[in-house]
Amino acid sequence: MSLLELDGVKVHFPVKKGILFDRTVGHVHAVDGVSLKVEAGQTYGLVGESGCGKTTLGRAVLRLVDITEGEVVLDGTDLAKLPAEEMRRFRRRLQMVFQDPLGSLNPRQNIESILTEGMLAHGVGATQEERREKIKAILAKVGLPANALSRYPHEFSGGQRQRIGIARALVLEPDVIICDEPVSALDVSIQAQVINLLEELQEELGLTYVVIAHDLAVVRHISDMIGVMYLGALVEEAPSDALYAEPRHPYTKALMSAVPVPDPEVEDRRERILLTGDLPSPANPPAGCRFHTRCPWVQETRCATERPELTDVGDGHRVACHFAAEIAAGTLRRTTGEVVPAAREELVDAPERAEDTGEVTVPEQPEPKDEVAKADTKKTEPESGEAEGGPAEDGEAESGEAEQDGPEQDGPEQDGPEQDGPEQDGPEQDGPEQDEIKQEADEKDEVKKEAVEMDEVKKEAVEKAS
Ligand SMILES: Nc1ncnc2c1ncn2[C@@H]1O[C@H](COP(=O)(O)OP(=O)(O)OP(=O)(O)O)[C@@H](O)[C@H]1O
Repeated sequence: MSLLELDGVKVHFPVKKGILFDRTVGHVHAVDGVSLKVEAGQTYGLVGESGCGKTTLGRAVLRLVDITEGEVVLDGTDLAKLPAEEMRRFRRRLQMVFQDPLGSLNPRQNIESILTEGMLAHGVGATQEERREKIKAILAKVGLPANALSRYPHEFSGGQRQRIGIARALVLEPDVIICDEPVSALDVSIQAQVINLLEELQEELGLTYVVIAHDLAVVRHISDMIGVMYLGALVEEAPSDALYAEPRHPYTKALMSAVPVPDPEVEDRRERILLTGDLPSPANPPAGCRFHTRCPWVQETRCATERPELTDVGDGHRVACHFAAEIAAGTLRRTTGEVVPAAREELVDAPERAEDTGEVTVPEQPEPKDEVAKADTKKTEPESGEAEGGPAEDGEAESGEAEQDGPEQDGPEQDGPEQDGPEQDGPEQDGPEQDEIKQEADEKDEVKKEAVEMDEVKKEAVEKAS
């Protein structure tokens, strides 16, 4: 028998309406018939998109929410039917590590007080001294100094606070720890440390974990068995490696297709299955297969009318899909959804990036135009073509546009960052056309000067006459 067994667990939250009479007008089917087994000393990873019921299922195991239907059997005892008082005693054996380490620690209590609270409630440790020694030993195990005892949660970093959360669970010597998104609130650099710590503690203390996460990489790393949830139910369950090697349910396939692969060759071939539509409301879940409204392989028969059972397809791999075998064999065509190369976004971005790297010589164009405008002269040939930013300006371009548009312009000399430098505005770039423009401008200046001088001469003459 497994250490923890869930059988047909349902958690339906009533939807109430009205102020005086509080009528129940419906139910949110947050968890809708989950059966799974967690073996002692192993880790069960629970994944699925936000709102699929992962947290509610974890809380149901601890009886932090009422279980509508089903059994939660810990070591042979059905917790779902235990009277509240007895359940309190069992709760020591089931602990939870929460996603938000700061929010789950009382800011007004120091660490010793936080860790002692649970020990007192469950009668762990005969004296304060004994409890303090135990806490110190656990703090050392989770990598915190003994002087942490007198400090407060805000004095610690996010990763350290999560270690305190883990210590709080450990001091009660639980059999099973439910870790609800244990690293998703932490910096990426800290996440691996906390995951490694959980693994070390499991090895040392023989702990059993249920790890709830939306991050497939986190779950894969730490889990022996993985369950994929969709809209309150498991759609697939398999040993970690098998699930990642060959996902069988269309939803799992779509989830996995979104995960980048470190091997560049595989990554180049990777295709992304894009699901259409949002997660349906758990207050009004679709009939038949819950996933059929978004399934790329949805069929006219069965999918919309018949709810598929989680069925063993061999080696402990269970799938809830009427057509899993046909999909795996490749005999069933996709009917909806879109499959795109994972690199498509990059392809779409390519022209922009080409400009950024200077392959398209856009940035160089406005500057000569401005000069032309300032010089107030008629626009010359380069304005209409790429020649403006290219070697056509280097004085040899008078032989014609054909040369200006030639392959030389696309050569590596033009693509380098040198083109963006101030050298381009220097006199070396001025071709004969530019010289003509300058000459004309100079001539105009001369004319203006002469006109001003003439005005002054005239003024003097008028003054003398008067
Ligand atoms: N106390 C409650 N009353 C009514 N509905 C609830 C309650 N708690 C959760 N729900 C609903 O149950 C569904 C499942 O919620 P749950 O938090 O378990 O999902 P989740 O997969 O853990 O998502 P997340 O990763 O965002 O926490 C959601 O639609 C949620 O709105």
